[in-house]
Amino acid sequence: MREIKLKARAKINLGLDVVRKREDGYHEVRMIMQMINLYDRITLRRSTEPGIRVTTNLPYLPVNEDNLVYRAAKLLMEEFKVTVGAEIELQKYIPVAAGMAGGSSDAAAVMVGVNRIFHLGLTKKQLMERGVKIGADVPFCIMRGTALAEGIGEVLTPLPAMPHCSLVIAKPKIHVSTKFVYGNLKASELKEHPDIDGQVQALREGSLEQLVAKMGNVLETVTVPAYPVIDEIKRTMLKNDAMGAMMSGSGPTVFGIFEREERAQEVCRLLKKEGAAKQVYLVRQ
Ligand SMILES: C[C@@](CO)(OP(=O)(O)O)[C@H](O)COP(=O)(O)OP(=O)(O)OC[C@H]1O[C@@H](n2ccc(N)nc2=O)[C@H](O)[C@@H]1O
Ligand SMILES: Nc1ncnc2c1ncn2[C@@H]1O[C@H](COP(=O)(O)OP(=O)(O)O)[C@@H](O)[C@H]1O
Repeated sequence: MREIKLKARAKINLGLDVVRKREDGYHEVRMIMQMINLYDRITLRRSTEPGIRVTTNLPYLPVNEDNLVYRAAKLLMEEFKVTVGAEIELQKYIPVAAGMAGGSSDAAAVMVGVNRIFHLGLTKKQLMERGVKIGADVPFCIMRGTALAEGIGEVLTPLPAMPHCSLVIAKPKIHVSTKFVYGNLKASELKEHPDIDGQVQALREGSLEQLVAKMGNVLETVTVPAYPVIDEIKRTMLKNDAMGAMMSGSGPTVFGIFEREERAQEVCRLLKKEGAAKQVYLVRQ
């Protein structure tokens, strides 16, 4: 096999709580992670010329070691002393710096691909153990599906998928750095915490109503005051029949959950017309 085509899917956080700040600066979290059907496309090729070469359709993304796909390939190729080369063609569709784990998912897909194309023989669990060195969300992106994520995001318990619904994904014209958001979070002063255990139960019972009723993201306390446009998008969704609307991860992407696809389509049209969101997608779950 000389070439593999991979899909790297985005995630949303249906619930995100921070338990405490650790000594090393990282935060202990409890999150409900849901992979969604919005993806980047990656083509991975073996090449006789040694080294890693990255190309991408987004001119502002790095193609050197600063790109997570480069780091993912390097991590495995160095450990297993792969002497031939790898070419990585990355087509981005997932909004960048958006709270949707785009870079982490690209890295996860490349790890899976490198393992296959160079016959490294690593299990999923072994890939996940290595993935956390690239980013806290990478193990989940290797596992995929739906999960409770604890620790710094790498301790995963698989859960049933969220019940069928339509999702509107809306990313405003701003980029938000995860480091900035965690860096400005006052973890010990949080007044409200989302009911993550309640969401786990709702998923196990297959109740979309209960899942939505218990949604909450403590990182909104940092990102929303800094970027009021997030609240604007949430309000537009809620005024137009969204069962719930929340920021994903560190933001600024907002997702809205709709029972009826026609309403979700109308909200997409409205958000595009109003201009608050730059990238708007309708995703069926
Ligand atoms: C907030 C979340 C929610 O899923 O996602 P995004 O908004 O980035 O998509 C994650 O916790 C983000 O995970 P990820 O983006 O992989 O984080 P990393 O690259 O490992 O870390 C980026 C920076 O975020 C902070 N960080 C990250 C994870 C964590 N549990 N505690 C932290 O404090 C650290 O300051 C770190 O330097
Ligand atoms: N493959 C990649 N896709 C997107 N961003 C990347 C990638 N590799 C490195 N980056 C850098 O990582 C930053 C965060 O990207 P991203 O993973 O999209 O954010 P988030 O974790 O909020 O979902 C970007 O600003 C970008 O410069």
